[in-house]
Amino acid sequence: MSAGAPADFATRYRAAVADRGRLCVGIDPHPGLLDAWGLTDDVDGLRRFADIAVAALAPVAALIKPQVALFERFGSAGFAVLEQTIAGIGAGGALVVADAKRGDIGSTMDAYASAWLRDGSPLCSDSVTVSPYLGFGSLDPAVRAAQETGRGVFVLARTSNPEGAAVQTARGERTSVAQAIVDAAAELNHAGPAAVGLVVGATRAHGLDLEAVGGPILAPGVGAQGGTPADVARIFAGVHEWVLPAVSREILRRGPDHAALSDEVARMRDDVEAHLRG
Ligand SMILES: O=C(O)c1cc(=O)[nH]c(=O)n1[C@@H]1O[C@H](COP(=O)(O)O)[C@@H](O)[C@H]1O
Repeated sequence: MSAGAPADFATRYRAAVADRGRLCVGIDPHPGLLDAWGLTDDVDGLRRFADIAVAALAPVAALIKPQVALFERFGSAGFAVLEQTIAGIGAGGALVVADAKRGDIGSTMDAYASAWLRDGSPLCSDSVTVSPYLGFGSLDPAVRAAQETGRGVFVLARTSNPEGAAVQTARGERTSVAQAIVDAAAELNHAGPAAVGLVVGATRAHGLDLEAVGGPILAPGVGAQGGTPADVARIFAGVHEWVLPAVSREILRRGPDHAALSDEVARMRDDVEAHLRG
């Protein structure tokens, strides 16, 4: 690394989970959760939800993943809350995964990269989820921005939802679509700063060879979608070093009590760590 260059995202990720344990907690302000927390389904309720979640979660979780869609539904006012949420997570010491699932032709991808990964943008986050289904190469501007800034992209490979299988398990001449995405990510991480993570759901066996990836593997689907820490340990055997279970509703439903939320993060993290070490 040249003097003054930022640490790459994989290095920052490893430091974060060494400090706080392997767990990514989602901030997903669903209408039903706002209601359960006694909040109104409007921008005022969203702001309160986000403030409580950030105060309770950011000091304890290694990574926090705000779900952009659930802020976006309130338009510009929702984005203003998201900007504050991103800043608050960073101030609490957690890394931000903006769950925006962006993907477009390269020239437009450049604008998404500026929005989510470049200094000076109010939405700038430590990492962002991206979709490779316009072609892995279409993600180049985001990969470049991440490499240059010490930030990261999480590329959807094998998602947790059942509908993903039709496209993701389709086979080309040599390998499946999802495995080709994994291989492209691994190649980038070994050729330059390790800025590329993957998304592989924790809801079923993935059938992928993940050993060469060299970057974090976000594993959503634990809790509300049925995945357990024991499933994570089994499904991601051989890559425990990189797997990052992600949980949203299962933790958020403990709110709005601050202590109940942070205690649940600690409980789930310890459960995950026990299974991954065992
Ligand atoms: O990229 C993601 O985070 C993601 C990918 C995936 O394959 N499945 C998946 O559930 N997610 C997201 O992870 C979160 C899961 O929420 P819970 O099911 O409440 O834990 C949601 O914000 C989803 O959008």
